[in-house]
Amino acid sequence: MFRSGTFVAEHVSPTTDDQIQPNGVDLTLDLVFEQLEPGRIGRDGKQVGDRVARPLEELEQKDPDTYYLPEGAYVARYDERIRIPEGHIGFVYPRSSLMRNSCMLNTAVWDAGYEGRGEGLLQVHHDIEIERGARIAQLVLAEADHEDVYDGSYQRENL
Ligand SMILES: O=c1ccn([C@H]2C[C@H](O)[C@@H](COP(=O)(O)OP(=O)(O)OP(=O)(O)O)O2)c(=O)[nH]1
Repeated sequence: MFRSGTFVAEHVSPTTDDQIQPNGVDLTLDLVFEQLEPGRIGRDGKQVGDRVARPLEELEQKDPDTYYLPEGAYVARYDERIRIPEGHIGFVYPRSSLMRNSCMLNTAVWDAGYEGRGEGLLQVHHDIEIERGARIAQLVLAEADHEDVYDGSYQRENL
């Protein structure tokens, strides 16, 4: 069973009332990164390639707190600290307005016991402006059986 937005909000901080949706909690954009170097996925390990934070727009006539993103693939970091409670699994979906603007957020599984400020793959198929702090995604939680809790390399990332 998927939990209510009010339940999800107990595991996401900070949250304001307008982030709480019927079935989940909206996540906001903190930083956008561009990958510079190749990563590696091996049989026994992995490495995330070097990346650089994309500068916020600095042109005088434009809003200095806005990302102006040309077509491409970026890594977006969410501003909220997320904790996936035991007995649950998390999924993040893009905000539909992002998708309707020809952009997409690709995501993976959020494991029971994980805590941190996570990231998603922001695919920009048409230039877009995204303000820092704008809502871009939604976290939902479903009840799930598991034996262990998350103890991987991303535990407590970006806290
Ligand atoms: O879109 C997502 C999906 C998951 N996570 C977080 C929560 C998840 O619990 C953690 C680890 O994900 P995963 O288990 O897929 O990572 P891995 O590549 O297998 O690395 P490790 O074995 O170190 O966990 O990353 C994100 O930040 N973004």
